This record gives sequence, structure tokens and C-alpha cells, in this order.
Amino acid sequence: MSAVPSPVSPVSPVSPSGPAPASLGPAVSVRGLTKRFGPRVVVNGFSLDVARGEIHGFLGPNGSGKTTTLRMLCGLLHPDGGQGTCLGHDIVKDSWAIKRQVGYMTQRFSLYEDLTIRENLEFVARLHALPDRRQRVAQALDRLGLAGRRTQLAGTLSGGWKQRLALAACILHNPKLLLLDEPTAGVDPKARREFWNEIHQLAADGMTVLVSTHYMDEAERCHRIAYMAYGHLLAQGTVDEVVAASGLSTWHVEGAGATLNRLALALEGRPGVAMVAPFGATLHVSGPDGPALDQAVFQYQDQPGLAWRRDHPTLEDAFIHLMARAPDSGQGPQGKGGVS
Ligand SMILES: Nc1ncnc2c1ncn2[C@@H]1O[C@H](COP(=O)(O)OP(=O)(O)OP(=O)(O)O)[C@@H](O)[C@H]1O
Repeated sequence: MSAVPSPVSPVSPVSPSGPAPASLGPAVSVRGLTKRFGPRVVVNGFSLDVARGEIHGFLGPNGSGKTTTLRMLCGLLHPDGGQGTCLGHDIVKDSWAIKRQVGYMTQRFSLYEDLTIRENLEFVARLHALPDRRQRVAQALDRLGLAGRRTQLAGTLSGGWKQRLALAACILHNPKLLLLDEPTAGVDPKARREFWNEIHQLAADGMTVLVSTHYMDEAERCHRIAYMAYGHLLAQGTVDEVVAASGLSTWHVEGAGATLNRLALALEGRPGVAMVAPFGATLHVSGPDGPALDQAVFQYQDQPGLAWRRDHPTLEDAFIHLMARAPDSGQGPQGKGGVS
């Protein structure tokens, strides 16, 4: 497992071929997962279900516990509390069985920069003791569009190509579950799009993917998402369900920059207004109580130079609102309040 996997026993290749059968049970099902580092509880009673073949997004501010959770799911960290299964195996007792069937892509590129692409993949294939190494490596090179660069040193690749190489290393042993920890951080939009097209292709072939991200557009490409803050799961469902569950009412206002700035200052903190956020030439004004929000904005709606329209809240609106209501908001363990 992982881009540079731990040495494990030989893995029999699973041959993903189309959607995963539901009869196998969920890919991930955990209840009450808890992890402490010293006195700090960084994952607190976390529960999650991920269906087989699903692309499940995992979002939350920096330090909210996403990586820690991923590491508990694949057996790299021992939970201090909670229970559950990953690919049908007990996450506490059967961590080795899980490791063999999981591909874990860490946040940092962890392959060898002074080896070529092909050498890196051959090394990983050896660690997995794959029987048909040459063929597996050739297939992975082709699948990820890396064949033309196979002799290039990994250290000379751009961020997007490095991520492709890391993904190729993760899928070399045909894992049933991919855990991807912010796989596209710092990667340009075209490379991100191509990476996500590949993730969708892998899911269509039967692989389950749990992927952490800070990008809203990536969250919207997931079948379902979970949002975590300060170690707590705050929301889970499809993007539409998470947005609807936020219970927010939202107005979008268009106008000139200076006018919008003045409006934002006037609305900030008014009763009924929970959030005022500029998005380019549009201001998003939201609150959990529709009538109170309407009352707050009423006096500005005839102001010249402003075009108001009631609209659905965006996913980002919903996340900011969730963060504001999070149990430890403003005094989280890291003292960080940034929203992904
Ligand atoms: N081995 C460790 N020892 C002590 N504290 C740790 C350890 N690993 C993580 N933490 C702390 O646990 C908290 C959760 O970290 P984690 O990396 O799981 O968050 P995250 O949601 O993945 O953050 P990011 O989005 O920045 O990657 C952080 O405050 C982090 O500093």
C-alpha cells in the first residue's frame, strides 16, 4: 500500500471489471472512530459509510482530522476508540488484510526522485511481489499516459505528472480501495481534470475511492461527500443533500465592486445575516432563517446599481456555515478557522 508501499505478502490481482457488486457490503463502514495524540482528541466519534464503487469526497479545514482518519481506515494508525470494517475486514484486528487491498496516496510525493518513472514503478511492483511485474508496469504506464516519459527522472516531472506517477504506483497491485489524500494539491486545472477523469474511470471499473480535497469543483465530482471539522463529521451525503441540509437561504447580489463592498459592510453582522462573501462581481448573502434574512436585506433591494436574485446556496456557502456551527468553532485544537 501507499505510493511506496510497505513490504507485504504477494497480492493476488483483483480484476476490476465494471461496477462493484453491492452484495460484498460497504467498502468502508466505521462507527465512533476516535484518535488522540497526547491530550488532544483529533478524531472524535467519527462514523462513515462508503459504498463499493463509490467516489467519496472527504472535506474539511486544515487540521480537521482527515489524514488521521484515512490512516486509521487503512490500518496505519491504531484507533483509540470505535470500530468498523474496511473491505469487510476489522480495522483494528485485520489491518494487514486491509493494507494488501488498499492503495494509499499520501499528501507528499513519496517516490524516488532519482529513479525514472519506470524504475519507480518496477520498485513498487517488487515491494508488492507482483508475479507479472513487467506487464503490470507496462499497463500502468499506458493507463496513466506515462509510457512516453518512462525514462524521465521522477524528480524532473511537473506536479501533475508526479501525481499521475503516484497514482500509477497506487493502482499497480489492483487495490479494491484507493485512499487519496489531497492528490491534486498545487496541480493545474487541466492536470486536475485529467486526474479526476482517471479516478472516474477507475470507479467505473469497480474501484472504490475515498479522496480528501480542498477544491469545491472536485467535491462536486464525487458521488457523495463527508465534511469534517475539529475531528467531528458535520455532514454527509450527495452535494445536493449537504447543501439542502445546511438549511441556508441565500441572496446573490451583482453590482460594481465599490458598491458591493459598501453593501457587504452594511450587511455584515445584521440580525438574520450569517455570511456575506464576495465571489467576483457577486456577493453571496446567506442566513439560516429565511424571513429574518429577507428582512435584513429588504431595505437595500431598491438601491440603484444592485441586481438581487434569490438563489441556491453553493457548497462553499454550506461549508462555511457548517464551520461556524462546528462544536469547537473559533477555538479548535489548531486555532485554525480556515474553510477548505
Ligand atoms: N502523529 C501526530 N502526532 C501529534 N499530532 C498529530 C499527529 N498527526 C496529526 N496530528 C495533529 O492532528 C490534527 C489533525 O491532523 P490531520 O493531518 O489528520 O488533519 P487534516 O484534516 O488531514 O489536515 P490537512 O487538510 O491540513 O491535511 C492536526 O492538528 C495535526 O497537527
